[in-house]
Amino acid sequence: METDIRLKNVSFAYKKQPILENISLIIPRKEFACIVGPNGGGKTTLLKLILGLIKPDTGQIQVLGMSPEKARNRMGYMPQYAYLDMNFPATVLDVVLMGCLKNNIFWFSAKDRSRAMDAIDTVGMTSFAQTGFNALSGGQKQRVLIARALCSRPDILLLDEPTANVDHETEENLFSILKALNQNMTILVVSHDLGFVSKYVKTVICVNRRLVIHPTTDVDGTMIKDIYYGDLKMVRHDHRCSEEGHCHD
Ligand SMILES: Nc1ncnc2c1ncn2[C@@H]1O[C@H](COP(=O)(O)OP(=O)(O)OP(=O)(O)O)[C@@H](O)[C@H]1O
Repeated sequence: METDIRLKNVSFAYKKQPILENISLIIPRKEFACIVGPNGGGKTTLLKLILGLIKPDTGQIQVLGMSPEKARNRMGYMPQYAYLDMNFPATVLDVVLMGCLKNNIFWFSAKDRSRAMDAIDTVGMTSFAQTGFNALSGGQKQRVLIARALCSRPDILLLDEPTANVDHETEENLFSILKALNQNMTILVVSHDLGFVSKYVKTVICVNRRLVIHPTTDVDGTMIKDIYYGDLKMVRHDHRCSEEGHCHD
């Protein structure tokens, strides 16, 4: 089985504050995994390491067989919605085109525009292409942001809380779009709603400074409680993890 993402003994600290410790992880091609864990557990930090936006203090990361920096243009990233500043007049097409930005140069080819329209179509927003982004509902905005991450036709899609602040029906709709996309790409999604996403994802990655992997069949109320409120060492799991496996004491 081809491996898309490989982390080996990765640790990362902000200043001297340890955030992730000795993380080893293998994500195979066409995986659909959900990263869960408590606030501040290190989920976004893990995505940023995979994207090469920050560098590990120790350990190695490979994405598609190369460094995260080199692989970055083959990854699509949807950051946490709450952190996006969209207070400027931009159409849906403008926002999606930003996903095709190369080296921060605001020039788009006909090919970029056609890819952007394809991405907009994939998320079912074609009739809104010329609508102002700010005029959309929360769920429609999230769909457009997924399209933006898809614009560069990535092999790997990383989404940070793509369904935050949307209702259950919209969430279901967004996850069925992701499920269809998973036919052709590897998807890593951070979500708080583990109970809901477990019916869509194949693997659950629990991050709370350390990391444990579970097949979704293991996901139940006790596990959710343990992840969010308990000590990770209490979580029972059948793990599929690094070549060496992992331990948490
Ligand atoms: N740029 C930064 N400088 C210093 N500390 C940071 C920085 N970014 C994040 N942190 C800290 O790192 C820790 C992990 O943050 P991270 O955003 O990875 O957590 P998370 O699991 O994604 O949390 P949430 O569920 O709240 O989004 C937190 O304690 C946070 O305060």
